[in-house]
Amino acid sequence: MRVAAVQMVSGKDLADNLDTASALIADAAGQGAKLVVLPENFALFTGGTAIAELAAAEAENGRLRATMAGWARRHRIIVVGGTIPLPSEDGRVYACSFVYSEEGKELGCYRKVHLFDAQVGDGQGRYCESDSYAPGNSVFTVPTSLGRLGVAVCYDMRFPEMIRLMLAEGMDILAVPAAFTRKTGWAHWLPLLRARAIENQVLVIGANQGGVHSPRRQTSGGSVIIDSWGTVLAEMPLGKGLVCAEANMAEQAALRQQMPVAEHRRF
Ligand SMILES: O=C(O)CNC(=O)[C@H](CS)NC(=O)CCC(=O)C(=O)O
Repeated sequence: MRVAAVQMVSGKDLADNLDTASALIADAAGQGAKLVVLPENFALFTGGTAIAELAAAEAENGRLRATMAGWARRHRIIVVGGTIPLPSEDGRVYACSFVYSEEGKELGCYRKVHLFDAQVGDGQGRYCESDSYAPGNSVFTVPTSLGRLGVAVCYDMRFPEMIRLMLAEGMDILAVPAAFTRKTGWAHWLPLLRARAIENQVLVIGANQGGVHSPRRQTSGGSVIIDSWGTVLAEMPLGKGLVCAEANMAEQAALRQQMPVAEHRRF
């Protein structure tokens, strides 16, 4: 089965970002992909109040969700909708990752759990995602026509205990929408994702932002598809584009039989 990750350099222009996502999803479907993952904040990448405004509008009119459902239905492809903001109860927003079936049905939503409040020494002071985002509180996996799909977002990748909980739910495929910083991403993105693929014996699809979003904000790109053996099946550098690869789920099932790490866990 073919799967794909969309990489973007999203900016402040919503219509522009949606056009890019739409074209790249059409490409993915044209290349035979049955599942496509969008990056974190694909629709709007900006600091400040615009995110809260988008969240309020989305709660009101559901336009982004309808758009994503339409992409899925039109192209008969499972869509992992990166993240979009929706209002939380405390005035902040949740980073929500909606999943759509190939019929355009909303299968569920993951809310980013680990928020990026960190200093990475890239000259930008401190990232403080929790100023504007509220954390989700549970892991998310959902059955799809291709297997059980789990979603974790960006900074979540540094918390392998969370991915283990998803494995315990029977996860076969891990989708990772992200917006890794240039500095941390170049050092950590690929090894983190390969480790999660190897230790959990899952197909990992990492869709990252990759470029210069503003004078102060650069992301690391390197969107990637990694099989359950840890082999990098497809990878791209910076810029907007698509990675697409053929994943062999029978091989994954055989590997899990031959080396049943999930059963060998003692902690
Ligand atoms: O704020 C936005 O517009 C979009 N969201 C992000 O960029 C998020 C929160 S600041 N980025 C990360 O989680 C990076 C994690 C990371 O880079 C690491 O773990 O090293």
